[in-house]
Amino acid sequence: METDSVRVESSLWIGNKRYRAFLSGWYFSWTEIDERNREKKTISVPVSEVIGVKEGRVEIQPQKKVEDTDLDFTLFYVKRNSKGKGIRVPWSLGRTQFCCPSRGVRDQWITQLRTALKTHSPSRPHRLLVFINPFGGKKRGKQIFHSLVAPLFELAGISSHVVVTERANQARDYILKKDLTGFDGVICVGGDGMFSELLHGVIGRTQQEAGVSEHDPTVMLQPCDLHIGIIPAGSTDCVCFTTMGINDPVTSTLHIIIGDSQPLDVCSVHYQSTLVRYFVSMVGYGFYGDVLAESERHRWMGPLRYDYSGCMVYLCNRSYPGQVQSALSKERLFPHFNSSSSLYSANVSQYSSELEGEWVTIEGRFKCISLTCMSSSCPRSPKGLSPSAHLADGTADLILVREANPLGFLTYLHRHTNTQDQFDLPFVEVYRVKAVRFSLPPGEGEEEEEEEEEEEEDVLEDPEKLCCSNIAGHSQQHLAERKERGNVAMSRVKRPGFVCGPCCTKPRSVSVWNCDGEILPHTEISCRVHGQLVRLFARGIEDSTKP
Ligand SMILES: CCCCCCCCCCCCC/C=C/[C@@H](O)[C@H](CO)NC(=O)CCCCCCCCCCCCCCC
Ligand SMILES: Nc1ncnc2c1ncn2[C@@H]1O[C@H](COP(=O)(O)OP(=O)(O)OP(=O)(O)O)[C@@H](O)[C@H]1O
Ligand SMILES: [Ca+2]
Repeated sequence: METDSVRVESSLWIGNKRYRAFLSGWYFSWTEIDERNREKKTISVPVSEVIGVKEGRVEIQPQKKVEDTDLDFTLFYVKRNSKGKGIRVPWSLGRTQFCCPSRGVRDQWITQLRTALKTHSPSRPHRLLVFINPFGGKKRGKQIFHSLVAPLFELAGISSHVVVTERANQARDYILKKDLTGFDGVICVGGDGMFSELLHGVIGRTQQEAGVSEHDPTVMLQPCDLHIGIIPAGSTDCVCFTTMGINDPVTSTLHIIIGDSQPLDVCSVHYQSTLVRYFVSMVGYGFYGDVLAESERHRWMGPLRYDYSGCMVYLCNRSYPGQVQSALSKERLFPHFNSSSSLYSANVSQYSSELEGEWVTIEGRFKCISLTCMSSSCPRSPKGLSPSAHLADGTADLILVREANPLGFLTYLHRHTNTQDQFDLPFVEVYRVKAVRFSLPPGEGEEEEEEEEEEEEDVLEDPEKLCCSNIAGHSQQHLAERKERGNVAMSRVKRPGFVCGPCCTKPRSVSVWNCDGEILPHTEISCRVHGQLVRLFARGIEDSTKP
């Protein structure tokens, strides 16, 4: 075996074929040598993508098997597969067993490869805190972790502390309150709701430690160092799909092991001067709010609840009045600025020193209003709500879908699932923004609504006052459900959040906000993008043309 400070080289065997193996700089490569000493195909693995080097002949899939021989070592690394269900190639665990001419050469290879790994991959995590939601998606979180993720962590020498959650918000509270010394990252095994718990925990903890008030809508939040990883096991897995291009537990695990780091924009939502929530994917009013409110009543359907509720809400064909004010970042995506529109300048001083671009007000009736910090793609919509939105550019895309006929709106929805441009429709406008404020028309304002609270109590006692009371058999059941919900985020939502399905005959003038899959308790909200506030164990979407 030849070694100098930059290159290690020797002959090795894989099965009965001879190879010339090199470790040089960032790559470990092996080239087949035929009987006439001619070089044939070379395989190269970047050291940064090596998962582990083990003595002997080792297998970990489908079951762990170790044959401890003197001359062999097994290399595990990232392998790009040829096809998968996402918009990029999935990763799997590659494995090659090398046979050396002597035990000394074998031990040298193992030492050199492990040293290279330490030198060239300094940002890999060593200890992780893992939260599993046993009830997310198809309820396979625990199985996914133990069968697919844990064996890879063990192979890579990562130790993990696992918490299987017993209640909602347990993961968030754990991160906010417990000692996190020694952890290099937090991982969720679940869907977007579980990710959101980790997001709130990590941001909240970082601001507590930095003494920053999260409620101040003008404050510069402290960027978070603790990385978040997502093992997809939910219904939509939108954050995972958008940041990885696929929702595949093994691909996610391999990105975590090699310590990839992807910064992510986060948007804060405020009601007056109180922080309501953060989101990374979408806050949506109108259609997406109504779909979520309806789907909460059908949780038992699992992931299918969104399709069922989507159809129901589509059939209701609602639109809502509202006023959107926004600080634009000089970029209107569609249609372009020179076309006619109902924009007028508004004099808004708040944030204006920090946010360049003018504040404008847009009024109208909308089928839906969505604000998305990232493209928000998911298996249902592989290019997402706003295909060109960036993960970490400090802006969000504001999509306004004005009142349209049912066929027009169906065309808009359907274009999320194909290659046609969903923005190239006369009732759709898109702006790239840094902050947004939403208000209801005069007379519908939230403060006025608060004054009506007593009146609302009366309505709960008197079914005749409900919009669906004219339909026999519905009102009592709906009333009971509303009362039962108690004080979940829904309690403040009352009129708007209560979607009765297509049985409703009266149009309602207020919808609810869907904030990364949670219903917000307020309607008149303001949102602000915080560029690159958190970091994920991810690397954006890899070019699938270069497997
Ligand atoms: C004709 C086919 C139309 C298909 C239209 C597909 C549009 C899909 C757009 C997906 C946008 C995903 C946005 C991401 C949101 C996540 O942060 C959030 C948290 O997980 N998920 C949801 O709120 C969950 C919300 C999920 C919303 C799903 C909406 C499904 C609509 C189905 C409408 C069918 C109408 C058919 C009429 C006959
Ligand atoms: N042990 C638990 N019991 C009840 N709820 C839980 C528990 N652990 C977590 N949760 C909550 O369950 C909600 C949904 O979970 P999760 O996001 O994992 O799955 P999902 O809703 O199926 O997927 P998606 O969010 O992708 O649609 C989260 O908001 C989370 O707060
Ligand atoms: Ca962005």
